[in-house]
Amino acid sequence: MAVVFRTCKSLSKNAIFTRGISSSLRLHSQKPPTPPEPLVNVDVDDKSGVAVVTLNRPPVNSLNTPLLSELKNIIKGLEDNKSRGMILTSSSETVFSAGLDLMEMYNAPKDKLSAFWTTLQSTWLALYRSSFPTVAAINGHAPAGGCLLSLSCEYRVMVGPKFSIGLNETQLGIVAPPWFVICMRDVLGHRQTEMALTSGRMFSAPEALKLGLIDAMVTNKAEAITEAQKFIAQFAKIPPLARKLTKESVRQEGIKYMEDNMIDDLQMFMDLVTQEKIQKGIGLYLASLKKK
Ligand SMILES: CCCCC/C=C\C/C=C\CC/C=C/CC(=O)SCCNC(=O)CCNC(=O)[C@H](O)C(C)(C)COP(=O)(O)OP(=O)(O)OC[C@H]1O[C@@H](n2cnc3c(N)ncnc32)[C@H](O)[C@@H]1OP(=O)(O)O
Repeated sequence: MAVVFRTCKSLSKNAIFTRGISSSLRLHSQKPPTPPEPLVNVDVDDKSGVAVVTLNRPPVNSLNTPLLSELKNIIKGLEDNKSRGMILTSSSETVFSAGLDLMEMYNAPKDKLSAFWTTLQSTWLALYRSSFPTVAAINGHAPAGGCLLSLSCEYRVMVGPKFSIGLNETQLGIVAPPWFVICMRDVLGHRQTEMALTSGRMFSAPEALKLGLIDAMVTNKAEAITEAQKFIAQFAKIPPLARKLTKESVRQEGIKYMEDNMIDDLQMFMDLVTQEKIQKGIGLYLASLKKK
């Protein structure tokens, strides 16, 4: 496996000022500080051209603006490099992604809230319409936004039986936007989507497999990656342009919705999430998570 590009910026300073006993400023040279871990890692297999993209924001890969931005840049980089496929997974052993970072939506200034949502929209669109085959190797819990990322891929392999997946927004008192609904309907059909979304139900991996919310269940991450590679290998002989145009055609409802409604969708989000009772609900939910 070769690392093609990293999205972290290395720190250039290799000296710091410290205040001594006499309060004078002295310069001490020291080793360059270790650069921060990237929020998303990408490794491309030289032979197959398939990228493993790993969400890496401990403890639960909650999706904040910087992570989403890195993910979007990576997807764009893969597009530019005519990638043969992408496997999305997590560096955590128990959580694929806890969904949107609730801290981004709680008591946030309007400009930050708006930047967060528009970054989510564009990252989702880049993933959903990507020209290359995409597989989610779901190696942990995948509630809400974690489920959305999985549904936006073409194939889902999940480690089971103990992890769960679903769009649980209604349980939090929030509403899954229309493009979340389209993603689930793409996979489950109208009836099952209505049942799942109105109840905000989370499904265990075996339940998700039975329903068709995931395509395969395996027992560990290595197996999930192998299954994902097998899925992508099927396309080796399919002309990439024909595949890309067909995928766009099948997914045109979601693509068109986002292209035509970005601003209205942002407005709906801002109107809903800034309501006092929604803010109160998010605050209580966050407190309950921290109390666990
Ligand atoms: C028709 C008109 C429609 C209009 C609609 C328009 C707009 C819609 C408006 C809004 C829609 C917004 C959509 C939101 C989708 C989302 O993704 S919301 C996020 C939902 N996520 C969840 O419910 C998951 C919550 N987390 C968990 O269940 C668990 O954490 C876990 C994932 C199962 C993992 O459990 P584990 O025991 O391993 O970890 P902890 O629970 O102890 O968590 C560790 C640490 O992390 C914090 N945390 C967890 N999840 C989040 C999160 N999503 N955001 C921020 N922080 C999170 C947790 O609080 C702990 O913190 P610590 O105690 O400080 O360490």
